[in-house]
Amino acid sequence: MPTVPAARLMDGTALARRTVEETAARAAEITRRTGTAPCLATVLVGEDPASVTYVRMKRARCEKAGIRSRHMELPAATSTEELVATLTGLSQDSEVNGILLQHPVGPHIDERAAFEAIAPEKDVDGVTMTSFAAMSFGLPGFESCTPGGIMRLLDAYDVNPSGKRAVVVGRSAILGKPAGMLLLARDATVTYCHSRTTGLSEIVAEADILVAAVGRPRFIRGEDIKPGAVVIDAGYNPGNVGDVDFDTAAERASLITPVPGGVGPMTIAVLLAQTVDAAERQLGL
Ligand SMILES: NC(=O)C1=CN([C@@H]2O[C@H](COP(=O)(O)OP(=O)(O)OC[C@H]3O[C@@H](n4cnc5c(N)ncnc54)[C@H](OP(=O)(O)O)[C@@H]3O)[C@@H](O)[C@H]2O)C=CC1
Ligand SMILES: Nc1nc(=O)c2c([nH]1)NC[C@@H]1CN(c3ccc(C(=O)N[C@@H](CCC(=O)O)C(=O)O)cc3)C=[N+]21
Repeated sequence: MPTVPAARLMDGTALARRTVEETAARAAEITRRTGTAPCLATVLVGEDPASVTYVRMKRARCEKAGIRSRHMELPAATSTEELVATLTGLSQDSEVNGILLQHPVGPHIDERAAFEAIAPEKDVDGVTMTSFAAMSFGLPGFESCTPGGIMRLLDAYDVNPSGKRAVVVGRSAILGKPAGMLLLARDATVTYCHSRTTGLSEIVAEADILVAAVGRPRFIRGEDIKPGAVVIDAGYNPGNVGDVDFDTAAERASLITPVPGGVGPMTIAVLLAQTVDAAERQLGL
């Protein structure tokens, strides 16, 4: 038996490094011209350990790129009104260029109302309805960071979505749904799957481009993947395990993202790039 050629890896760590280097150069130029570095406000509600870690990673990456971060920690018991007031204040604060509200906030908070309190010109995480509409219509605006990172990975590996069958498993507001809209804006034929989908395996088997955004470790198996497909694993589960069963999927895919080292680093790279975009626009540079 000849050995099946293994899929080529889509190296998110390397692409993110290049993206962050470009961003850092732009941030340095802003600092040189205005005397002040771009600033990202990060807002964390409660003490969920995973969220604490993600926000710490994002702030550390900002610092390395020459972007200031202003961190606000609110108690888990914060009300929707208090969170909205905090975000409205940051939206009006001329020292703040971008705002990140770490998802998820507690179940007693109206997360949509909180996201909508972020001024669209500071929505560098791409979570507002305004940003979603821009993504859906293929208009300029801030992209949801993980979907934006996925599109940059596809571009870097010369995967043109036009005319391809794209299947997105997951439809969350910050990941699955905008990922499908960005693929549609680039002329893919998009199918969404979710927890009520029947016949998932048959749908996954049609995908030329598969985006897994489910939140279940190794949920997508290699046997369901069309030979030659491009497999994007956006999952990030405890133990650094993706939503795709990497070893079996890599036997079939032509290109595949590893976890870690695929989509995750790109998410943060897009956040930083969009923070500098926001600062440039606000300063008229
Ligand atoms: N790398 C990164 O930067 C990021 C990674 N992630 C990771 O991506 C994954 C998804 O995150 P997120 O979108 O926030 O998660 P959510 O829990 O918000 O959404 C999960 C989605 O998967 C769907 N789903 C659940 N079970 C099934 C099933 N059995 N079959 C098909 N679909 C199913 C749900 O369907 P329904 O809508 O019907 O409930 C829902 O749309 C997680 O592993 C998360 O850690 C998330 C954000 C950023
Ligand atoms: N409003 C909001 N926006 C988000 O973008 C957002 C969020 N809420 N809530 C939680 C998820 C999770 N998330 C990750 C970011 C980077 C990595 C990442 O860089 N992972 C590295 C590994 C890092 C490590 O573990 O050391 C990798 O995959 O290689 C993972 C996950 C963003 N999220």
